[in-house]
Amino acid sequence: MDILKVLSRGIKQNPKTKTTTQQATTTGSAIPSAGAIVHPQLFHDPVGSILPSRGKKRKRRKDAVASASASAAGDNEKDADEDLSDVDFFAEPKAKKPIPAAVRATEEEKPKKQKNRVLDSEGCKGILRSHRLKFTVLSGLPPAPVEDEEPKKKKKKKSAKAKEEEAAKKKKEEKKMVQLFPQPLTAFGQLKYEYGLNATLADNITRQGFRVPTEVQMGSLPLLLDPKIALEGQKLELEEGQEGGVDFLAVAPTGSGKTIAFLIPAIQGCLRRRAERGGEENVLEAVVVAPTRELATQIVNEGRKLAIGTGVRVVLMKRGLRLACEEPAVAAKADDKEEESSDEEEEEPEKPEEEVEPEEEEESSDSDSDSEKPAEKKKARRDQKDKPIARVDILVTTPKILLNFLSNDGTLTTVKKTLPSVRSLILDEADVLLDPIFRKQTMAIWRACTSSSVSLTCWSATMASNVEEIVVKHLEKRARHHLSPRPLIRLVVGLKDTAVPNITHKLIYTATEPGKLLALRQLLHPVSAPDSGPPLRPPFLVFTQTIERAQSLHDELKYDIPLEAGGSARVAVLHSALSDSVRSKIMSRFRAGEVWVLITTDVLARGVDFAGVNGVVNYDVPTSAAAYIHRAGRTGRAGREGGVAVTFYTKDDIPFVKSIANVIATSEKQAGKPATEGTVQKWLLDALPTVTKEDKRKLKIRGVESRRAGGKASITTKSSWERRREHNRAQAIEASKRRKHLAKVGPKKGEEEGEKGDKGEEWGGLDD
Ligand SMILES: Nc1ncnc2c1ncn2[C@@H]1O[C@H](COP(=O)(O)OP(=O)(O)OP(=O)(O)O)[C@@H](O)[C@H]1O
Repeated sequence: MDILKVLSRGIKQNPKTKTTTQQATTTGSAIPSAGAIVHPQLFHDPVGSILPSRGKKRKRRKDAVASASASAAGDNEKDADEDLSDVDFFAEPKAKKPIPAAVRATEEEKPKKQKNRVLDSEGCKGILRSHRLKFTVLSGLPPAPVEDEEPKKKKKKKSAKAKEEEAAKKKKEEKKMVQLFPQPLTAFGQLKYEYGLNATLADNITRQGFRVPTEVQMGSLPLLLDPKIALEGQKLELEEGQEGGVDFLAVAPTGSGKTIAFLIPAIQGCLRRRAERGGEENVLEAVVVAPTRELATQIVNEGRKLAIGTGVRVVLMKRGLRLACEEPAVAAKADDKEEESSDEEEEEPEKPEEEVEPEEEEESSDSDSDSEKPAEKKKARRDQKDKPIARVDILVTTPKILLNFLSNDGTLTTVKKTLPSVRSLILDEADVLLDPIFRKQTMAIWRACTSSSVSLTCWSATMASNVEEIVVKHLEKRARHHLSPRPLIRLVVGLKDTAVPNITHKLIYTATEPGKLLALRQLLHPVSAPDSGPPLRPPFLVFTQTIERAQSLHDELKYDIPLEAGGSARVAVLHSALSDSVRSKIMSRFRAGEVWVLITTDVLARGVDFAGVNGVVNYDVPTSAAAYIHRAGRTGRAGREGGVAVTFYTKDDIPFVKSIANVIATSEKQAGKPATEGTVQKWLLDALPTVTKEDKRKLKIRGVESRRAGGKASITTKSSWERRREHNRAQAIEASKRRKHLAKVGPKKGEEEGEKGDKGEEWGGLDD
């Protein structure tokens, strides 16, 4: 197993070697660490119709055999899969025999510079449906006629029936929402010839080995690069001079390539406006916000690979970095006040203990900002003013560190500087950035982007409807202050919110916590003898609920791997209480394949891409369905097959397992697995208790209560009886020492008999 090679993301494929699919299938090792991308697209359903040719309508034929996916990107993908090393994306088509219109319509690459070849609406529908892409306009359409006020009054007294009615109404409204069928991107080659993508950027995409666009790229790239072309013939008319086109919200499975889907338009936007300005200077055009430092660093690396040779600088926000900004934010003050006050009305954030981390401080851990004296702080600020402005086009940041810069005083409440040059704000893992944990910080950054033409794009594998509502509300508010509103378009790939379809899911019940540790050891066993086969091959990630549990699980497992196989160096732990430098070292070791088992918390649950991770173990049950989706999605990246997600649950977890079991059932349904063969049988689903909304909320914030403190907070194989015995023994030793000490020196002044007696009573004696 060559895990050393496959863990890093974006490995450049040697064009001379035939690896990938062939290797994986011939060795029978279709697992992520085998390096194979069988197919980066998750869905390619037959739609039962031959696609019509571009620009020409054709009647649907019921008996048509060709599936849209096969005819769209599929044929070319098949070729690519058969012999990736020989693919020449810019070559003339080899086939001499006439190519069916359906295939022609979606051919991978053509050297002819044929601009604006648009598919007719049936053609678009066919491809979009076969890839399960659904576009809906969430806002920005002409306002619908206002209904009478009565329903508002009724809202106050909400009975269960009223709630049901409201939900049904919402569903109805959703159905009524305007659906769009924009032009899909069926091959990366189209970007250059049809959407005017910068040639160097286009080459960088090819050079990275991306051959077939994933679904989310297929749907989003045309719309974000040139909405006019993408929306040709659609119900949505973009107003003249509406720079930035559309606001966009994408919900697509984990590992489906959302990062390059937002980076390509961001880089292209920088290049386009640079050309318009006629200068070479770097102007801060785009800000990408991500919830954790690990994810932000990864986005920077991806961005830099795409921007090679373009002159676009993708930079990670650091403490002390000076950005081009406006200060004081006179113009933004009025807006700030109004919007801030409305943010305050929103629910006060409660912090989950070790959810997606509410974030880091500075680059090096040797300076402690809290301990800095005011004079030193002033000096640091003066020094910063003297620093030159950083040359940045695309800034990637976590919310807090950018807000530290914008608020100037470390309070993170008032934005004192603005970023007027920013034209694109990108929220990666938008649902968590707009969750109460980060909401105020994210909103403050959004307010700091004062340009009237700033576009917002939100990306995640999960997006609750309340998050969409927040986006809609704030976009409408901004539109009141600025120019004409832009439409907000939502793209959903697959089923909204619910699935990780391309991996195997396992739910394992153990009655007790020590039983769980034993079960994990059984999974780990193949680590010490990598060829002993299933069930789980390294490398894999193990998720726990809290930092304390991650740490103690690490203590338990670190000597499980024999010295000859690398010993304790093969097991590592990563959580937000570690310094940035330690965290990044562990990340590098894991990517390099030196670490086989990485024990962590939800800090690595989102966004982080380790291409060759074979499995995910939810040692502690995830605290929500969304958390499950993101954790499980660390394996099976880019359509890789053979990934496994194992979830342990104990008695304490039973009340919360249903939402996870539902995700598993939906994932398997999407993957086409018959219900009878599913991981979660219907009787189990029916038997599991349904969790109330309030309990779900509590669980999301606090996790399973019993694991937060006391015996179950730490992880050990010892039974509770053994632990109690150990505890008592320790107490007995301490009490004996105390007695000896007292016998020597006598009672301390003021130490009363009663007190001693009380202390003595704490010790319950040995149980045996
Ligand atoms: N068109 C493509 N073909 C093959 N691989 C791709 C393609 N696009 C992206 N990838 C690869 O897929 C992997 C996952 O991409 P990415 O991290 O962007 O996923 P994501 O959708 O952001 O996932 P998550 O929701 O977990 O954040 C990366 O290793 C990336 O290089």
